[in-house]
Amino acid sequence: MNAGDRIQELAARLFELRDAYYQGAPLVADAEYDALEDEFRGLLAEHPELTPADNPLDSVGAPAVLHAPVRHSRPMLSLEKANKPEQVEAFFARFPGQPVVVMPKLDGLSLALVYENGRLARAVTRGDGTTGDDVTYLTRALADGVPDRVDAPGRVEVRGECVMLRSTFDAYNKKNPDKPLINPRNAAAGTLRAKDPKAVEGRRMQFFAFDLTTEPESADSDLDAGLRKLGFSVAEMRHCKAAEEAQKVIESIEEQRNSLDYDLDGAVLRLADRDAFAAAGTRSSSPRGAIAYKFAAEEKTTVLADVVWDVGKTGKIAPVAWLEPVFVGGTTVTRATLANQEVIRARNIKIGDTVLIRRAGDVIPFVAGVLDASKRTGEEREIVPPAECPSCAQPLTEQGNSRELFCTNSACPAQTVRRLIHWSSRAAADIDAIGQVWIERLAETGDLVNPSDFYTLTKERLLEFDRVGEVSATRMIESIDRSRAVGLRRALIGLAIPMASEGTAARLCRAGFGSLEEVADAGVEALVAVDDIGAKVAESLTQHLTRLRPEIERLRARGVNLDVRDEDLPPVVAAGAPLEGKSVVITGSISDPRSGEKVARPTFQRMCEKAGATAASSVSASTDMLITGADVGASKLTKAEKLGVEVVDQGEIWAKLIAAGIA
Ligand SMILES: NC(=O)c1ccc[n+]([C@@H]2O[C@H](COP(=O)([O-])OP(=O)(O)OC[C@H]3O[C@@H](n4cnc5c(N)ncnc54)[C@H](O)[C@@H]3O)[C@@H](O)[C@H]2O)c1
Ligand SMILES: [Zn+2]
Repeated sequence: MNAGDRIQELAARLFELRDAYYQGAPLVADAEYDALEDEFRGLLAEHPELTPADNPLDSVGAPAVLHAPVRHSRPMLSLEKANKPEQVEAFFARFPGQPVVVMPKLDGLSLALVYENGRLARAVTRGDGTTGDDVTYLTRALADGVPDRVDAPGRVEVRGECVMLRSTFDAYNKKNPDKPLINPRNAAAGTLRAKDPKAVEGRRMQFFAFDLTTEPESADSDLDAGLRKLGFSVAEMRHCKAAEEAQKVIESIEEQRNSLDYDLDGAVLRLADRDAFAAAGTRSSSPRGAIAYKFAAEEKTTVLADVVWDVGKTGKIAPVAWLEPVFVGGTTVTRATLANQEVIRARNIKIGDTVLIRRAGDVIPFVAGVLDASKRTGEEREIVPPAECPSCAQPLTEQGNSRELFCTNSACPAQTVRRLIHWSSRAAADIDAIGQVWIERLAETGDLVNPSDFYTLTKERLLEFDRVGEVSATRMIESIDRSRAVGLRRALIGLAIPMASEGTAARLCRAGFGSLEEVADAGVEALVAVDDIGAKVAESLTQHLTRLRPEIERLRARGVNLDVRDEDLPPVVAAGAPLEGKSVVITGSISDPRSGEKVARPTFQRMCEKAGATAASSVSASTDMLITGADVGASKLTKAEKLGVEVVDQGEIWAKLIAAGIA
């Protein structure tokens, strides 16, 4: 195909994809759209004379359709994209001496909030950049971070991104398995532009501001300060004077990406001074005073090759998607979860479909749905849940609204292996010298059925197996021996009691239970009395520990420690302990000044707790001090500074811990 034809073809396709996307029903993942746009841009650069009269790159968004259209006071534009450090340098070079703010590029719905004489007059979507939809009603009803009043005269326009937080999105989908949202961005767009307010009830949104204009002009020309003064939430803006510094901030934003509660698809660089930004002017579809640095995609499409039903340690039979390998969220993904049969039904997923894979945050890759059902060829197959357990062929039971499938045969071989693997895992007994494959073999031969069977294995028995020599047999036995010290908390985790989490185990220890037997004997009433342990968890604990009684006795008889360990108890704090009553946050990498050796964060935290501190994971207004190790992330420091939290180097704390005999 010649360049001219390809350009025509791409232009048409880009218009089609954009239309669908801005209607809230994308046909492809963003990464695929971006690839087409890049190709198009590349071709136009080579053949500027072939630029079509109707150029998709000249337009922004898509026409407003649903509500009363509102014309913007000045266009709401797109952003020029960058993905190389040279482009960041070029940006700084264009504006010598100008301070730049670097901030996350949130992935939601762009909104303009107009205030007249201090009152919110309307909220408008970007639309096609010139005219947007009036979404004031739903914005007022659903968006947090949109004050009704601001303390400023005249006309104030605040632009920003309205997002659905990941936590809200997950909770919503859990609660509504029959009408799942595909991703937080679509959720945000679909919610505020909904025709029927009833249909979107309870979908909370969060607004983060990134742009401000005031008439008459306000004294504050710094964007960040101006927005905060008016009471808006702002995704953290870092002021940078040079490209190198900005590049570091971009990297730190990308690193933080997994731990944030919102989706972001890049970082935005923008002139920090509002007047300078305005003076820089605009191109056809983007301002000159800002660029967007794009990160790797967290969503991609690929083909669902097959679905395999996997038996878990609690007997739950869950559908696992086998995928054509796809690079998403920084790794190649070949497997993803499909949750349960209700989710499959609600998302109308079939084998052979091109599906959207989402790998965002710390969650396991997930099949979010089918974007473009018109791609179907008719060869696709229904996903049929198994009628019996794929491992033991026993009939299954269905539980709950999402109709999860369970094999209730406690002798089920697949469950047995999963439970053994779980017992040996790091969070539980940590039998690190025996890998999965060995556990499977030993389960097949009947040597291992229950966790307690690990403790009857002998070196002689292991040596009877092919490919086990003296050295590895000794290592395996030593590893098993060490795991006898497991203790109450980790034994509880290792027994894989349905609904009981790692947190449950920790809470029981801290609440004063001294042994696994004590927990088993406590009864539901005593268990629900523990903070944060609900009735369902208490019932599950009681029921399963009663069932496991003989196993608990065997573990004891074989020398396994099931008593609470000192490290799982609340620390005993002496009066006058050096950090008494302090709320601390620990950041950076910690090492013992005496040996120079690295110390694990939890170990150091434990010492601080013994010294009377309570530790939190993030800096807030109630934090007393931020204890910093080496290589501290800039974001925590800025936050501490802003909140007036004392920043203390680890050296100072070590000195106190050593003096108090704690370290
Ligand atoms: N999947 C598809 O079919 C499809 C189609 C079209 C577009 N898209 C996606 O949409 C995006 C392109 O849209 P675009 O070029 O109109 O704009 P953009 O969304 O990439 O960039 C501009 C927008 O960024 C947002 N933004 C977030 N944080 C910001 C901040 N701190 N400062 C300034 N703006 C901020 C604003 O809403 C602004 O409108 C791409 O991610 C593209 O992949 C996808
Ligand atoms: Zn089974």
